[in-house]
Amino acid sequence: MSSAPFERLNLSYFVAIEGIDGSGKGTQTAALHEYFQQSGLGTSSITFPRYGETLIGRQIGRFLDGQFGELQHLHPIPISMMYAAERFESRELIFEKLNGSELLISDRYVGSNFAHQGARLQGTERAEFLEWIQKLEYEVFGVPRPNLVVVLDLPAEISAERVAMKNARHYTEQVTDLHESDCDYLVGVREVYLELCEQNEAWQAVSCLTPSGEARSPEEIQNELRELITSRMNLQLDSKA
Ligand SMILES: Nc1ncnc2c1ncn2[C@@H]1O[C@H](COP(=O)(O)OP(=O)(O)O)[C@@H](O)[C@H]1O
Ligand SMILES: Cc1cn([C@H]2C[C@H](O)[C@@H](COP(=O)(O)OP(=O)(O)O)O2)c(=O)[nH]c1=O
Repeated sequence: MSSAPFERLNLSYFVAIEGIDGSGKGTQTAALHEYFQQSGLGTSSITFPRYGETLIGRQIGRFLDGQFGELQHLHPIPISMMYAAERFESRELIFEKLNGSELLISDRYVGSNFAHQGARLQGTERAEFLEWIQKLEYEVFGVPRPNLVVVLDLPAEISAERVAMKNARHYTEQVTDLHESDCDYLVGVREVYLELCEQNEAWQAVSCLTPSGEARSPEEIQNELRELITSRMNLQLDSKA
């Protein structure tokens, strides 16, 4: 029974791809979408923030461009509310995609608020923040919970090199945005992501490095992600794609 204006009608599977900036989320999401679609599974994807596509996304772009001030002067609560409100603005679209496909892959989702904003608080304040943001997003704003959250795990120093290789972003003319330019902060974000993977069964870390510290190729990581999602969904795919 549900009186919610949006609900999940079928048993679509919802995967969120998380990780610090430059960890490969965009690359892997696009490849997963193509692979599962070609394997015959109705697949959709979405990316957060949606920047120019939403009213709130434009303000997120201004925040990341530094137009609202330095990161240390901005408390994570109002910042996280901007991101949460953007997902609320996108709720109809998220449900449309979930109901219209068998698999939805989101490049960043609520987990980005947990890790990127939670990393700026410590101890009890962080624990209370994590509890608050999950209530705000899943209960008050009513966005759906993912079935699986995959964290692409990469040390912050390597991610900084990869961010520098990214194409120019339309919301900032700077090479790095407000979050990306602070390496110590990204070290903390990575730690929160890894803690969340240890604490939650639905969260799974996938290392972007080999055990000896070499970079794994995008294809190797892609194969691990395909296997992970296929086994979690209990799928028997004809894997010619
Ligand atoms: N496994 C990998 N090894 C080396 N470079 C990679 C790998 N995965 C992605 N990249 C490159 O790193 C940069 C950031 O990747 P991207 O997918 O945009 O990350 P994100 O979406 O997490 O910010 C891009 O230039 C991409 O081509
Ligand atoms: C979606 C989301 C992102 N973020 C942060 C993570 C990133 O540092 C930043 C922007 O996302 P990002 O994926 O880095 O955008 P782009 O690849 O175009 O630079 O916003 C949050 O703090 N909370 C959220 O809910």
